[in-house]
Amino acid sequence: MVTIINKVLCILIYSQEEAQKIDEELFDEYAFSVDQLMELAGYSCAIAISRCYPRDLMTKDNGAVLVCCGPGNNGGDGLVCARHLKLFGYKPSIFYPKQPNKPLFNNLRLQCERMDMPFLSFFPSHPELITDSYNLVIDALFGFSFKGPARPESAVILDKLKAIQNDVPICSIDIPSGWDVENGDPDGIQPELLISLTAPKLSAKLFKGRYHYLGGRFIPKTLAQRYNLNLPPYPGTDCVVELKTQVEEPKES
Ligand SMILES: NC(=O)C1=CN([C@@H]2O[C@H](COP(=O)(O)OP(=O)(O)OC[C@H]3O[C@@H](n4cnc5c(N)ncnc54)[C@H](O)[C@@H]3O)[C@@H](O)[C@H]2O)[C@H](O)CC1
Ligand SMILES: [K+]
Repeated sequence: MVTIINKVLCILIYSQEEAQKIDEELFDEYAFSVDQLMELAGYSCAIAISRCYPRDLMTKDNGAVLVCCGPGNNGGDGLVCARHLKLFGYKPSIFYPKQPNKPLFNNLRLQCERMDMPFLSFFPSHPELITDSYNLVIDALFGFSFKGPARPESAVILDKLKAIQNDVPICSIDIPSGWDVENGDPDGIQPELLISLTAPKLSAKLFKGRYHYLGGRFIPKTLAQRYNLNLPPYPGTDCVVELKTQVEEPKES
């Protein structure tokens, strides 16, 4: 385990296995359903994005943003986030190449379709098609269950994101996609905003972007205590908190 110093307190950050265990416990012991937590996770991402990239300051095409969604729950967070961004006045388009045929994901997709969000059939072929059209790219391709290396069809998309990241900010949900959950990837995508959900994962110590937020304010106190999740206080009723991070090297324990 490693600590992140958040000015006033240390936040423990977690291995892939620990993150998955907390996730399982939320479902099995605390009786949450995936869609409940996904709604809160995706909503908190939309809030963090609107804080960092206010709609009113966006210059391209009525607040156009591209949301890239993967096949797992990270992709589901992306669809929820897109829906809330739309309600906040942004103009999301969605790239969702691998859609699981499950009621949860079918419903999330349908909600977005009914709210007039276009789904792209192909990832834009030229970088300019992204940089000219979108103010922001939201990366909801992979989260804490990713095991590298990326399979070829995903590697192509990640390479395309890397090609535009200096021209359009990337915002990653939970983990920069393609990064090893614990060891990161110095050659991988480098988002400008990272929204860690529940608690930062080990690779967050390698995040060099501009903004790091914690979201997903749904952890019961007893669970936080059992895992020693020394979560920072969320201000008031906010569902996100910005982490001003300095990172400490792993300690022997
Ligand atoms: N407790 C919480 O914090 C919550 C977090 N949520 C979000 O859920 C993801 C984790 O979701 P999960 O479904 O377990 O997995 P992923 O989305 O990370 O991806 C699985 C998906 O990816 C494919 N895959 C894995 N490795 C590769 C690879 N090398 N190449 C290509 N494809 C790969 C795999 O086959 C699966 O299809 C967490 O990060 C949060 O964002 C929940 O929303 C709620 C609670
Ligand atoms: K991601």
